Amino acid sequence: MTKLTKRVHVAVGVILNNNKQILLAKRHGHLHQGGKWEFPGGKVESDETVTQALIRELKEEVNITVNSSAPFMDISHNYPDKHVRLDIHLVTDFSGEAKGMEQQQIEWVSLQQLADYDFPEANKPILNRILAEFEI
Ligand SMILES: Nc1nc2c([nH]c(=O)n2[C@H]2C[C@H](O)[C@@H](COP(=O)(O)OP(=O)(O)OP(=O)(O)O)O2)c(=O)[nH]1
Ligand SMILES: [Mg+2]
Repeated sequence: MTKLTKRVHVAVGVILNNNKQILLAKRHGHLHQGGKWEFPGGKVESDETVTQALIRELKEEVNITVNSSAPFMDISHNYPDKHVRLDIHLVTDFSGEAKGMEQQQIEWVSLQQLADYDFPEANKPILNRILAEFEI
């Protein structure tokens, strides 16, 4: 019997504030990659663009209103149980105070501290790129 692996297209925001901190959220334990820290975001629905999904998800998850965003990285990663395409966007122009709208833990983390957090495997290249791009 053939088993079709679940595939998801995810809009992901690397939200950078004026203090050079990045917003992280902790995934709830019962979710895929639960307990790990992530950049906020979620699945792109069939009727929306990646930008629309990014705006919707960041508002829903962390109360951030995106004013503009720029493509940062596009990563496809195969977990044993799920294939993800992470469409990562850099968000420096936003408003609103970050809040964990789904009772998840959130933190503004300095570039120096970023490497101390436990991220999903797919995030390794994102981390490297952030550290290279914003030099620390
Ligand atoms: N938002 C986000 N998702 C990530 C990151 N890294 C990473 O591997 N992912 C994966 C975890 C999930 O499989 C998927 C995100 O989709 P989601 O937030 O809508 O996932 P979910 O767990 O609610 O999924 P589901 O059960 O509803 O299918 O992408 C990241 O940095 N941010
Ligand atoms: Mg999500």
